[in-house]
Amino acid sequence: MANDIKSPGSSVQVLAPATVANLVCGFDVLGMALQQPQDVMTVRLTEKPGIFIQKDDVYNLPVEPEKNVAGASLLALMEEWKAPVGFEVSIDKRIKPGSGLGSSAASSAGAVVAANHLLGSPFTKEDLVRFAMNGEKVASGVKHADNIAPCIYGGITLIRSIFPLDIVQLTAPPMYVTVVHPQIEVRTSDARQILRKEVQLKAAIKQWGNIAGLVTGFLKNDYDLIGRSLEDVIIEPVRSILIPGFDDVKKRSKDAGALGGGISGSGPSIFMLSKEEYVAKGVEDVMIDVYTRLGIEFKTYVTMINYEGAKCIIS
Ligand SMILES: Nc1ncnc2c1ncn2[C@@H]1O[C@H](COP(=O)(O)OP(=O)(O)O)[C@@H](O)[C@H]1O
Ligand SMILES: N[C@@H](CCOP(=O)(O)O)C(=O)O
Repeated sequence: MANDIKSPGSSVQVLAPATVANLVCGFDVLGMALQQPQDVMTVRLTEKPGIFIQKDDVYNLPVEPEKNVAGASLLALMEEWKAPVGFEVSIDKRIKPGSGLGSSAASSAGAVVAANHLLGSPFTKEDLVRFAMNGEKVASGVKHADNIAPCIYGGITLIRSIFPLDIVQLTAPPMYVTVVHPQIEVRTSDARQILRKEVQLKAAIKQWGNIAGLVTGFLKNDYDLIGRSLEDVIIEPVRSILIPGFDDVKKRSKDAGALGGGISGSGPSIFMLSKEEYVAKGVEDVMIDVYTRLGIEFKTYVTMINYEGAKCIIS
């Protein structure tokens, strides 16, 4: 519902969650928001029109509005707002760029959610997804919404189409998500370039069976069907080569009782879904063991689905 625009100098903090795109078989169409990790962004309305991105000392992200995904998303929003307006943006980046956990989407989505709040909520969630997709274009060269939509809506989303935008929110049974983020960077743009442009019909048939099975499993709370459908015969065989330890993590996590899982987004993070918390923690032990043996630095999270999406903290 639309409210009054806030006065210059007003600011708002936003928590923008990490997201797992693709959910194994649903390349560019499925995504899920996580409770952890989250970026913390502060956006302030300025007297002076324009976009002013504060420099971050950790990742050295670009401060030019058109090169920072937050700025690119705000530019799209400002084009539709039409009246002159200014935003100052600072990002406490807790989701490492190039993680496969929707770092770019969190900044894109967080920026427009905050701006919309400061402008009195004139835009719908679907509008915000549309604006934030411009940030993804900057990060990966392509507008995709499978991180942005769950980041803004929360939960699990299906992007039935991006032109025109058609977002379907899915329900799912309670599930624990275990994530390992090996501390190597895989840029989404690079991980997209290595993909083959053509798909064999045989592989496509298997893949759409799995996508339909996964969505049905979510909607029917059918854990076995979810587990059977977490299979990717098109993207994973190509991308998993970039992730040391991938096959080991996947096989041993399933042996430990996980329903299944795979590459988170374009990697290098790997996620596994479990029905029970103790299994999710056992899966974390597997991940710790694999990466400790490999001598690769890593971070792990045992978390759950975030049903709120990017949220303004009103003080
Ligand atoms: N605010 C931002 N947050 C994260 N990445 C950004 C931001 N602005 C620009 N980028 C660029 O986007 C790329 C990271 O996006 P991407 O490769 O999609 O990572 P992720 O998989 O973590 O989303 C990097 O090249 C980074 O410099
Ligand atoms: N569908 C995209 C998702 C990229 O997610 P990210 O978290 O790696 O940015 C892809 O697989 O390329």
